[in-house]
This record gives sequence, C-alpha cells and structure tokens, in this order.
Amino acid sequence: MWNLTRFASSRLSRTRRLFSSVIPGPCIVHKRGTDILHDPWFNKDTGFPLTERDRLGLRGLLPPRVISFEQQYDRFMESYHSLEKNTKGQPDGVVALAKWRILNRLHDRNETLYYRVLMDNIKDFAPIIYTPTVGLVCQNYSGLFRRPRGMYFSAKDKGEMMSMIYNWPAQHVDMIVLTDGSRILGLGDLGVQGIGIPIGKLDMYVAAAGINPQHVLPVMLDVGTNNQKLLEDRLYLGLRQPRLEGEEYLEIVDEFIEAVFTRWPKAIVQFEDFQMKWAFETLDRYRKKFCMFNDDIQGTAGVALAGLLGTVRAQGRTLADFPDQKIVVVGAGSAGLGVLSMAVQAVARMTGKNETAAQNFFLLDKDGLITKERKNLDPAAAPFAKDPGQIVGLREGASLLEVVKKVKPDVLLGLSGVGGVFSEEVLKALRESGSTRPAIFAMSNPTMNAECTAADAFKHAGENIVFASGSPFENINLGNGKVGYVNQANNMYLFPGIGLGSLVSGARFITDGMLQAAAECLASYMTDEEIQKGILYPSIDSIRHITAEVGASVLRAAVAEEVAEGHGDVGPKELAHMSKEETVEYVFRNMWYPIYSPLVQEK
Ligand SMILES: NC(=O)c1ccc[n+]([C@@H]2O[C@H](COP(=O)([O-])OP(=O)(O)OC[C@H]3O[C@@H](n4cnc5c(N)ncnc54)[C@H](O)[C@@H]3O)[C@@H](O)[C@H]2O)c1
Ligand SMILES: O=C(O)C[C@H](O)C(=O)O
Ligand SMILES: [Mg+2]
Repeated sequence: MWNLTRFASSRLSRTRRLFSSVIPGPCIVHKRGTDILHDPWFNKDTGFPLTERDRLGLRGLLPPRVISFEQQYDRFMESYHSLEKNTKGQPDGVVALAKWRILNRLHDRNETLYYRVLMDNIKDFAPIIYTPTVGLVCQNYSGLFRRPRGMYFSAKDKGEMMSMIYNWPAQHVDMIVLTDGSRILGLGDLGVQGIGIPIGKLDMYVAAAGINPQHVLPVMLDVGTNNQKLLEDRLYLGLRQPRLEGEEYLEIVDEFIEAVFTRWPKAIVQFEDFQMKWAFETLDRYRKKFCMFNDDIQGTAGVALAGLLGTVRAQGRTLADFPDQKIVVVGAGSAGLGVLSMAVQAVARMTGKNETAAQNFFLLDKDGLITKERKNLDPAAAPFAKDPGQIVGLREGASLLEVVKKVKPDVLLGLSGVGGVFSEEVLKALRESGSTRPAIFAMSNPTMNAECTAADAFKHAGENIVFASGSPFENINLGNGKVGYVNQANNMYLFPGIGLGSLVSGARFITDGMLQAAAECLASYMTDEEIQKGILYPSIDSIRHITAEVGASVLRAAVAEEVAEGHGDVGPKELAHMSKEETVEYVFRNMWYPIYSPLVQEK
C-alpha cells in the first residue's frame, strides 16, 4: 500500500490545500442575468461578488448582501438539520424522500454548493442520493419529477439520435452512465423511472472521482417496459409499450452508442442495471470497440473479490489460502456470474490450474444449486455448475439450507435480489460450518432486498463473523464494548476509479488487466489491524482517496497493456514514465473540486 496521508476527514481547509493546484482558471460565461441564476452549473446564489453582479447583469436581481460560500454551506446544513428534526417519528420512506427532495432542489439550483455538501457529508448523504433511497426515488419518479436531468433516448427516436446528441448543452462529456431501466437494483423493471440510477452513480463520480459535473451525462434508453403497473399508471412518463426485444432492441443501443462516440470519442460509458441477457450481450458487443464497462458485472466483481481476499486475511490466513475457501454464491445473474468469473480467474492465477479453479465455488439461483444436471443450463452459468457427485448427497436444485449444511462454507455471498433468503436456519447452519471466521456478504440492494440484515447475521451466525451488505446498515453493538462491524460491499468503491483511471489514461478500451488492477488496489488498501476487526473496505469518508488510488492503478494497467493514448496535454509516453506516486498525484490533479470559480476575467 502506498504511503499517502489518508483522506479520512473532509474538513474544507485541508481539502482545499490539496486541491489548490487544480482550481480552474477564470471561465467566461456567455450568459447574462437571470439565465445565469437559473443555470445550476454557474449559479452562486447570494454568493456572486459585486464585480460579477456588475459585469454579468445581476445587479438588482439578488438581495444586496454578498454571502460567503461557507455561510451558504452552513445555511443549507441548518435547513437540512431542521428538516431532520421536523420529520422525526415519521415513516422512514417519508423522511428519506424529504431528505432527497431538499438535496435535489439544491442540485437543481447550485451544483457547486450541492457537490460540496455532498462530498463533505458523504456518509450521511450517500444513502439518500444513492442506495437505498435512490431506489425509492426511482419507484416514485414519475410523481416526483419536476425538472429533467440527463438525456432520454426512446424507441421512438430511432434514426434521430445522431442529431439529438447535439442537443446536450455541454461541449465536452467525460462520463456517461446509461441504463435501460430493466433491472433497477433488486426492484425489477422500472422503465424510464430508472433514470435515478445513472443520476446517483454520476453524483458518486463527482464526489468520489472528482469528475467535473459539467462533463457528466446520465442517460435513459427507454425501449418500453414490461412492468404492467407502470404501463397502467396515468402519471408514468415513459413509453407505454412492451420492451423491444432482439434485433429491434440492439438497433436502438447501437444507434445510441454510435451517436455518443461520434460526438465524444473520448467519453467513457458505464452500462448500469441492464437485465442480465442484455448486460452480457452489450458488454460482449462493445467492450473491444469502445471505452465502456458494465458496472454490475465488472465493478461488482472487483469489490466482491477484494472483500473475499479480505475475509481470508480476517481469518488470520495468508492470501495463498484463498483457493481453499469454500464459497457459496446465491444469485446467478449478471452480478453473481461476474463475481464468480473474477474470483475463479484469481484462483486459477494463484494455483496455476484452470481445470480445478471453480471447485470450491457453489452457485445457486432461484431453482437451487446449479449442477451439470440442470435442464436448459444457461451457458454463462455452465462453467460453475457442479458435478452432483462432488459432495455426497448434494443434488441438482438443492436448497440453500441443504447446501450450507453439506458444504460447510467459509463464505455466503448473496446477489439474488431477494430480501431475507439468508434465513435464520441458513445463518444458524453457517455457524456450524467449522470455518474459523465465516463471512456473509448480503450484497443485494436496496436495504429491503438484502439477503439478511446485519443484526440477524450477528445474532444467528455468531459474533465472530465478517459481515458486508450492499446497502448501508449501522454497526451492531454486541455488548461489553464489542462492535459487530458492518461493511458496505458496494461497487461504489470501484466504478469511480475504473472510470477515472480509464479517462485520464485515455484508454482505448477497458481490459481485464485494468479491472484486476482496480480490485487488487482495493484489496490491498486495508491494514492488517483493520482487517482483524472485520473491516474489509475503507470508510466512505475516504472515498476520494481510495478512488484516486484505484484510478492510478487502472491507469498504470492501461499503460502496461498498451491501451493508454494519453489525456489532454499528457501523452502516453509521459504516462509511461510516471512513478507510482506520480500517477496518484496526476490523478488527484485531474479531479474537480467544488469551489466557485470566477465567471469574469480580472480586468
Ligand atoms: N452490492 C453491489 O455492489 C451490487 C452490485 C450489483 C448488483 N447488486 C444487487 O444484486 C442483485 C442482483 O443483481 P443482478 O444484476 O445479478 O440480477 P439478475 O436479475 O441478473 O440475477 C438475479 C439472480 O438471482 C437468482 N434468484 C432469484 N431468486 C432467488 C432465490 N430465492 N434464491 C437464489 N437465487 C435467486 C435468479 O435466478 C438470478 O440468477 C440486485 O439486488 C442488485 O441490486 C449489488
Ligand atoms: O447501485 C448500487 O448501489 C449497486 C449496484 O450497482 C446495484 O445494481 O445494486
Ligand atoms: Mg447497478
């Protein structure tokens, strides 16, 4: 691990020093008067200095007193805290949506202030703009909709996308997160309402990776929905038609991809929350041609692998013992299969044997244990299908409880989207597994879809477990001063660094080596002391720091694999000559930091 000062606290003065070299130079805004006040990219509200009020036609459009950024910040936080106080005792969903609304209003009004409060309070605000509240927002999006954000391409826009892409006001776009809304978290097909996910992911890109918010683009590809409830909802804002399938579907995605990379050839596209068949198909179709990745398959895999390697260390063993871990994966979808392939590749690298690399992994889907006897075995799951004879009595379709009792696994990893499948019996059976420190990864989102709660895990599987969930839970008080630590095993620890590293290296595409480098960086980030306590991932407070390190690892892998073409003034040769520390500094230097930049040139 590199010797960098942790970025644990985000108090402003320290952070400002770190970023002082990257404060953008004066930018000239061509707008005037109320057009500026209504543009969240440039708006400073009461913070416009007098010179800018004079020269941008703002005099008289604002109350006379100029309020400092810090005062504006405090004012927002005060109103946020009074909202917290006033909504105390109300149902969780009502409170969560009220918090989302107040943040969303700021987002729509003043992005600089919004991103500063988000960055500084990421632990409190991530659960609102990201999982779990973003799930509730998507479920209610048509009713909550006030102002559009991002772009919407629908099946009705066929043939028009190349011209539509030029409707986006920014000249320059770095990061695009794209969904078709077909598998939003564990909530299923939410059609056009899924746009909340790309918005939330890109908020994390700004907060964690320091991507300039003027250079991000959330995109919804609306090809219809198969959600009957939405089709019948009079408020539903998407196309009222069943989802396109087959070639018709792919033609829409192809057209969008062509339009995007024609206008912004250097952009990175993150595919998010596509149903499994299209997640794999589109990844296969585009990954060797464009700079894109699928977060649910590839980002999740790296985060899970880092957690699995951390688990071995938490058991007091060395990483060389990883191939001996017995791991049960529940959920054979895009995320579960992504995790398994990366973990099996890691075992194959460690042991030098491909044939036996999958032997300690057990895969279940909604029909139970997947074996070679499975009828209509999905080819993507086939490499992980068990030989029914491998463990006596382990039959095709065995239930999770049977599997846990027979296999006695070290790890139970859930990516099923089904809340509560790690039942009391299953957790108690895990307790009997004989593992020195069993691990439970209840990775499905949002909270109600988690395979079990943190409290149930510690209660039924024992206090000695390692626990991680996809959505946040509070740590568990185990009494006598002992804490059951709750990790958040969420792809947010990797996707911002994968995107950023690809961007600042100017990668032509995103290779397996780059993804592996990201996972290894995250895996090696934690100290032995932290790991012994059961802490597998960094605190979300240090997300910018870990993202810079991940980004730098991805960059170095891109250079090593000769896909880096350079970024801005920095060519591939310069990238290749950078030391490890220099790559981290370079990545930091490329991060945007939310402060008001001058909107007029000094006279
Ligand atoms: N924590 C993270 O970073 C992260 C990342 C990606 C996905 N996820 C979550 O993982 C979940 C699944 O995502 P996906 O893209 O793989 O979905 P998917 O629809 O592609 O796959 C779901 C899988 O779960 C299986 N399944 C359903 N019910 C089951 C049951 N009762 N027992 C066992 N298996 C069952 C299905 O057969 C299918 O194989 C979602 O809730 C998503 O939010 C979390
Ligand atoms: O969105 C998240 O929180 C993680 C993941 O991408 C998911 O689909 O659940
Ligand atoms: Mg996702």
